[in-house]
Amino acid sequence: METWLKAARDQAARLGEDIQKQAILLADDAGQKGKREVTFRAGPMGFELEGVHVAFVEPDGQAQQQGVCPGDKLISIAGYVIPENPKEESVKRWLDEMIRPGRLTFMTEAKSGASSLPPAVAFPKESDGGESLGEDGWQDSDFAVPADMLDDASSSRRSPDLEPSPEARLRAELYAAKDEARSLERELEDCRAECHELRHFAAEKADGSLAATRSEERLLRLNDQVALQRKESEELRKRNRELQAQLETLSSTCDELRRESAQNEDRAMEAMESRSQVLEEEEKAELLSAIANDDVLQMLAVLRRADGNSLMSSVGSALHVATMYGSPGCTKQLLADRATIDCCDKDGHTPLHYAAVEGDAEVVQLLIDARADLFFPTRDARARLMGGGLSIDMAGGRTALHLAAENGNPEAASALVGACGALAAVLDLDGATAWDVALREGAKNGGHVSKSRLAVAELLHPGKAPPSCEELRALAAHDAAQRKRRLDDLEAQQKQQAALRKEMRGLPADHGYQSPWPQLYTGLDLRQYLSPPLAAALALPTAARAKALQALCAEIAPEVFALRVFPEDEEGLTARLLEELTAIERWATQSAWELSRPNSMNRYGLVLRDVGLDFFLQTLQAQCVRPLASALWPEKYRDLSEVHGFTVRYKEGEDRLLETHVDSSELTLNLCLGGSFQGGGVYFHGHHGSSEDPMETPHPANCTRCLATHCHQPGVALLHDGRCIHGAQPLSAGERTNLVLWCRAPAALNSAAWLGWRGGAGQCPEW
Ligand SMILES: O=C(O)CCC(=O)C(=O)O
Ligand SMILES: [Fe+2]
Repeated sequence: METWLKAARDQAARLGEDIQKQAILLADDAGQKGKREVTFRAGPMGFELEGVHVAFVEPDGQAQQQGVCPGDKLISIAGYVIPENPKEESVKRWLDEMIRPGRLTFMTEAKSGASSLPPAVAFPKESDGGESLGEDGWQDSDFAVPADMLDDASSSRRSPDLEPSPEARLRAELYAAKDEARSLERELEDCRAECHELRHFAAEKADGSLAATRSEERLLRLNDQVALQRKESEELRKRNRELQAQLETLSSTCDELRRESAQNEDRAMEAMESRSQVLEEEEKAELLSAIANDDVLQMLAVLRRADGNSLMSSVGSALHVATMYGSPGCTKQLLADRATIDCCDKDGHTPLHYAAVEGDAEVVQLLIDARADLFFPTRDARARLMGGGLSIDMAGGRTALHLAAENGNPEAASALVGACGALAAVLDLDGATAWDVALREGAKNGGHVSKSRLAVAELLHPGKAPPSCEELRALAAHDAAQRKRRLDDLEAQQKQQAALRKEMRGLPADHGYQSPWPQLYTGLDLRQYLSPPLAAALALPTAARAKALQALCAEIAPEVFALRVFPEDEEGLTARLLEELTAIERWATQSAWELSRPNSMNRYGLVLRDVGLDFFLQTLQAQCVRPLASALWPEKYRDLSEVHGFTVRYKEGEDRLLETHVDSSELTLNLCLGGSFQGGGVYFHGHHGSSEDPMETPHPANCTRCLATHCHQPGVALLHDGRCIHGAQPLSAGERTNLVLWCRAPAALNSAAWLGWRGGAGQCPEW
């Protein structure tokens, strides 16, 4: 069978070759009879088919250039005959698949029909399915025969007596297989492309999901890290808080230690100062006692240990003391030791002046012999006693002779005129000679001129009759009035100069002082520090305000009120103000900045204006004192614009008490700033009107005149009429600082006139 098949195949192959040759010959022959072969290069062919007929020829396309015309019939593609009625897509596909350059065979329609020749080979017919297949699996129409073998192509393409040759069959089989292979290849290609796309897509997906997984993992890791860091930062924060708390404790301990050390330093300084003061005081007392007893050896012993002049600086030199005590032995020794003869003490007195006052003729003579200046004049001076309440004016321009006459010392006067007779004619600043002074001074207190003064007068002008006592008194009063005018002018001038000097000097802040609380000097809203009930009452409209303020004040004695102004608060205004004052005082000591004393009675504390606290002072006066004054005394104080603000401090070693007095004010606000203390209450006797109250000094422990005593508390103030008689009891322990505002109308009476007006002696501090 195989041999048969092989033989059949071989025969078929030979037959096929023959047919092919024959077909080519026939085709060539047919070409000359209306067939046309056109070769197409790559690119558009330039025609469109409808079925197998050319429907449209593109102008200038390949087809037109080669003479293809609409209506031409395509009969073969690359030498393969197109079967009858092929599917249009198949023809198109065959055309597409033709390898270029490729040959197409067209038949001009006019020449088509019977004359058309079959091409050398035929395409297999496009099959619609298997139903029309013949026995051998091929349809008859699958095969074409060369056209010249047919009489009429339209009648049948297949000659009835021509069986499809085995060669044609094989060829057809081959082409069918090729065709299928091609379509399979295309499918494969499509599959491959799809596969590629899918793979790509899958890769992308995989990449995406990998990236997503990685991001997720990273996210988780980051979350873990964040949680860890959060935990760590929470711990750090906690630790930080702990450290902060520790730091705060440490810094407050530090502050306390610093405060303590500053206090200790202050205390140590004070102790040293007071120790050296004690030593000085002891030496001074020893020197004074030696000179008073005219104990020359003892005096020399002390002077060998210490500088006598500096010891005696408060009273003058050692020679001043020796002449004051009338000690000839010591005077002689000091003169022999070349003591300065004409030196002045703080009041402008020389040793000769004192000798003349004391009247020791021997001492006066020693000084005359030592060539003391006999013409050295005194100067106008005002001595203030009793806290400034009492003043004594002393005439300037007086020589030692005037002083000997004034004090009725005939021996001293005799020694002086004996030394220089011209002294008798010298006039003092009142225009009085020593003779005038001897008589007028003697008469001025209402009594008779003493014998000793008369003796001096007689010595100076023998036989000259003195004027009557009344005349002398009038002359003395005239002298005193002149002197007072001179001294008032001098005092006013000195005050003015002192104020100017202060102004020119500037404030501590101009000299490097840095306040811990600068707003205190510039822009403090006082209301936010006031005790809430007071702040609320002050905020009310005028009519309601007076009542509310009255309700907050306790009248502890007539015209003496107590009220809480600031809360008792460690961070509050009073405590901070106290801190500020301490800082200023410390700075002043370190910078040798002179702080003036608050008034002529209190020695410790400071004047607010001097340190730049004017603003605070005015605010307190305007926002607190004025509304309170008009609520408590609606008619009394119309003008309180002149204000003296100062602080006073009491403690052991400084001022411990304040003697009974009236203030140099019409209205006083006395606010306790703080400190820790015992005792030191303020007592009130009653109003200035009672002239029977002698302002007994010292204030008796069991005083029957006291109407009330106020115990100070930080933040609580007293508001009282300045002319109420009052004083501060001794502090028994600790330290107390108060802020005092003296308010009065401008040019109100000065303190002496104050006292004069209440008709008696007593104390009144000056400012
Ligand atoms: O509180 C003080 O120490 C001074 C009392 C006083 O003199 C006053 O209130 O005017
Ligand atoms: Fe007072």
